[in-house]
Amino acid sequence: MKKLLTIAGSDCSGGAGIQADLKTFSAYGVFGMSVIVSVVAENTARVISIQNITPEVISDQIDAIYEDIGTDAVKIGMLSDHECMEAVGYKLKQYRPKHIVIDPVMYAKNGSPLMQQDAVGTLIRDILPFADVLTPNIPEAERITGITIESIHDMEEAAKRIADQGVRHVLVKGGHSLGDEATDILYDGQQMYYFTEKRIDTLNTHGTGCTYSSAIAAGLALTDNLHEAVKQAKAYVTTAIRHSLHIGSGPGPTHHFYDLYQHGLQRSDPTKQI
Ligand SMILES: Nc1ncnc2c1ncn2[C@@H]1O[C@H](COP(=O)(O)OP(=O)(O)OP(=O)(O)O)[C@@H](O)[C@H]1O
Ligand SMILES: Cc1ncc(CO)c(N)n1
Repeated sequence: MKKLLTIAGSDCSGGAGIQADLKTFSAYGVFGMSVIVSVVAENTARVISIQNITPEVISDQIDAIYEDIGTDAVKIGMLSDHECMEAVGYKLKQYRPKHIVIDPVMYAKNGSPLMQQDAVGTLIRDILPFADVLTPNIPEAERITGITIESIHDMEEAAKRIADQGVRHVLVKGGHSLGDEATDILYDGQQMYYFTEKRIDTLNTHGTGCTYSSAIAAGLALTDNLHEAVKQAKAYVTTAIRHSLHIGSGPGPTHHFYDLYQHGLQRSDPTKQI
């Protein structure tokens, strides 16, 4: 049984964060564990408050995992401030887990900030170097690089600049772009690879990024192959968006039914050469 850990924030409304990650792990049939970094009082429409867990308790949770069970892959999501980042970075250095997928969460789908504005430097310096793959959406890639992204070419440029900062694989997600297709670009420092699906006409995309990065982590643990993991995860997240729920007054959540992973695998190949 593959063992997956998510280090992230808790979304009490169940669509994103730790909750989306654990649902994804279950659908993949792997064993899910969680280190909670922040408790976020949020729903589809707004973020009401954020309570960060103390660095000591974040560290204790990570110790609890590694002194006992260990992991086959780790997904890292919301890290809201310098202290959380430093605590997580310190433990990653200590335990050096295999397969680290980092989703550099900065905002919720409804636009609410989830990371302190001035923490981006710490994120780049202390956290990004641990990523085997980093999965920024367009606003996050803009924030990390300082460039404006309006085209596939701009996404490629952002991927290159992030790779130049020492990130091994960068997957710039196109969920926030306009157009008929949702294309994500994977860059390995040498070549670009494209993962494309038809854009689904829905507002219910709360938690898509969390779902995608967790699916990639689970796929890495299962296959040891990043391209295969991204291909399967793209099929998984697309199916989860197709079945997303129109609940709440803001962007509704993706839905993870129990055989979604198998269901996603039967879909056509999302890999496309542009
Ligand atoms: N309407 C859509 N139809 C199809 N695929 C989509 C749609 N919206 C997003 N995606 C895909 O979902 C995945 C997640 O990308 P997205 O850019 O939405 O992440 P995100 O903004 O980090 O999500 P969140 O912050 O809500 O967790 C990507 O593969 C993206 O292409
Ligand atoms: C806790 C948490 N993590 C990530 C996101 C991004 O979707 C969110 N809305 N909430």
